[in-house]
Amino acid sequence: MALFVNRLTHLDVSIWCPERGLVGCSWQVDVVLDGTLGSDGMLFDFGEVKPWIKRQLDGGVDHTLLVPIDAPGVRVETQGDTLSVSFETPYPLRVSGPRQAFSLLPWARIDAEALSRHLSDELHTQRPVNVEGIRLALHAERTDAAYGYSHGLKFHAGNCQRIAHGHRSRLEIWQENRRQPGLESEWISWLDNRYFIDASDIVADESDTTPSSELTCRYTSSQGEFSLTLPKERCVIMPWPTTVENIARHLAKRIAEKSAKPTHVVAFEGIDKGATARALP
Ligand SMILES: Nc1nc2c(c(=O)[nH]1)N=C([C@H](O)[C@H](O)COP(=O)(O)OP(=O)(O)OP(=O)(O)O)CN2
Repeated sequence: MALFVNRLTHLDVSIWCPERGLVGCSWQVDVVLDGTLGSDGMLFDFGEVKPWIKRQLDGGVDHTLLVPIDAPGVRVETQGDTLSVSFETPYPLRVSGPRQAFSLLPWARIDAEALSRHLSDELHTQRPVNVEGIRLALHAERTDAAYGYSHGLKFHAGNCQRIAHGHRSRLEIWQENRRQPGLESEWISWLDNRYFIDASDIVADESDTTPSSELTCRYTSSQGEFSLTLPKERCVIMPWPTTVENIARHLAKRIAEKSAKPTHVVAFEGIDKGATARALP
């Protein structure tokens, strides 16, 4: 007997990819449970399956940076509750923050299938009595009109304050009451796998060793101190916190200015939610 729940929740993470660098990902989570029926005729009450799995994922990998510790050029250092991770390929990036902002995985690369198996195994060890097997499947949204980005929101009370979590997000650009597929693919390919940064979080390196081609952003929020250094050319600098509302208005303004046309932007944050904004040239 098997029980399934599709679209149980979403995972929003950043991963380090040896070819693409920091990549924002959003996955829809589907679950299948194998087991035997209890005397109530149920394998596991849907009302309990959903919060149980969501709680495990929210308290684990969700909103973390997934680090493939066996990838070339990856170094991890621990100091108390703080983790510092540096990457070399395809560009240098250094990030530090509280331990729970990272998921260290014993692989040379992160992929959705291996992660699904890993999460299924973790859940398996804590399964309820009549559940014999748990299979998680992670799916990216089926669309080409999406880009990955990473960011951190220092004012967020929850896990979105983590400096390197990300999303894979659709983007619609409307002008003269029509979608603009050409503009959409141009902006999507420019935005893909960039780091969105709030200008007020940028700091000068005290040691003065940061080459001018790099940026450091640093802040303290309720979970602790966060810091990230990466090449300037990988960043999108905004004059506000990088919420999806601000991303929508920032993009609407830039696209309207560049194309000299009134512009309406529909910006998603991960799957199924987002913000819209309009701007005049
Ligand atoms: N109005 C806004 N609220 C939030 C924003 C935002 O930009 N505008 N952003 C965030 C975070 O960036 C966060 O990454 C969003 O995560 P989300 O998955 O939506 O948060 P939850 O884990 O609470 O939701 P799930 O149902 O588990 O996916 C937060 N808020």
